[in-house]
Amino acid sequence: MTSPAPSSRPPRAELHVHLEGTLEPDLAFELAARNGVELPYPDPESLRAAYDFADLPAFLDLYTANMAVLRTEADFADLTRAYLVRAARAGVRHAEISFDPQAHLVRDVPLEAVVGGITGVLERAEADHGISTLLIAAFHRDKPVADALDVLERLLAMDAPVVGIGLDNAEIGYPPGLFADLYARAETAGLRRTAHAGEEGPAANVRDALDLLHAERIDHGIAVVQDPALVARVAAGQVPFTVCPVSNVRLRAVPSLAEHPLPDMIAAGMLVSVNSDDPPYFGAYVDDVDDAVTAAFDLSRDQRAALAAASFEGSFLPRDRVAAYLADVEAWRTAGA
Ligand code: HPA
Ligand SMILES: [Zn+2]
Repeated sequence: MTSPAPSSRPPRAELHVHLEGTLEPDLAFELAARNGVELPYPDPESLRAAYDFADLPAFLDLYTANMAVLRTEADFADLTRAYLVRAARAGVRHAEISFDPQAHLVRDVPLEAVVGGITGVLERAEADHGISTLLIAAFHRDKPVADALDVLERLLAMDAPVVGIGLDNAEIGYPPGLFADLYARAETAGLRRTAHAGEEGPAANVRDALDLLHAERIDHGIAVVQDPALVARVAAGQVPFTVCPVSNVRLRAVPSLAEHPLPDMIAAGMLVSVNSDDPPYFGAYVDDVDDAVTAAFDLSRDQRAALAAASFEGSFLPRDRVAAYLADVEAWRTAGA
C-alpha cells in the first residue's frame, strides 16, 4: 500500500515524539558497527520482529537497550536527521522533539555530545527539511528527582536550546508529585512544561501533573476519561493533550484502536492532537497514525483539519507562528470543500 501524496494530508505539527524512539533497526545496526557495539540480534529484521510489547515496561526495556548504539555527537546528528527526513514525508511542518539526557549520561556519553549532535541538525531543520523544531528535555520519573535536577542545572548552565521539560519512562509507582521541585525549577528558569500522565496510570496523575507540576501540556492523558469533572476542566482550559493512539494499542493500554478514547476526548471539546511517540517501535510514523485514526473513526476532512489545527495550537511556538500555520491548515480544509 502506498501513502497518499502529502497534499492529501493537512499540514500538521508533531508534539509527542521521543528522539531515541525514532531509531530505526537499520540505523541501529549501522551505528552498532560504527561504534563496535554488539546488538543481541543477527540483523535489523530480527530486531524489528522483537517489537511486540506486553506493556510500557517491556517496551522501555528494549528502547533503553537499543540506546547502547548511540555514543557520539555524529550518532545523535544522524538519528535526528533521519527523523526529520521521514517526518517531512509525513507532512510534519513543526516538530517538538523530546530526548532523554539521563539515558545517555548513565552510559557515560557526554551531555555536550548529545545536545550538540541534536541541535546542530535542528538548527538547519527549517532550511533543510521545511520543519520548524523545538527541543524538550525529558526526565525519567523512575529515577530520583535529585538526579533530574542535577541534569536540568547542567542543561541550563550550558545554555542548551531547550524550550521545556517533560517527564517519561515507567508511570506506575512514580506519581507526578515526586517531581514538583524539578518543575518548579524549570518554571523559574522560564521553561515550558509537559509531562506524560495517564498513559498507564490513573486520571489522578493527569490532575497532579496540572496541579503539582504546573504542566501546560499532557502527553497521552487517555486515563482522563475516567474522571468526567477533570475532562470538563481540561476542556474548559483547552489544555493540550498529545495523544498517541497506535502507541496505546501497541503497549496494550487500550485493547484496540476502535476502543480508544480519542473520539470521546474530541467530543468533550478537549484540545487533542494525534502523535506517534516512538514510530519504528510501534510500526507507525505520524502519517500512518493519521491514516489509522482516520479509518478507525471515519474522520471527515473537517475533523482531520481540526486535529491538525490542535497540533499547532498545543505547541510551544509563539502565537504569530501558530497563527500562520493555522492559516495553512484552513487553506487545506477549504481546498477540499
Ligand atoms: O510512551 C512512552 N511512555 C513513557 N516513556 C516513554 N519513553 C518513550 N516512549 C515513552
Ligand atoms: Zn511518549
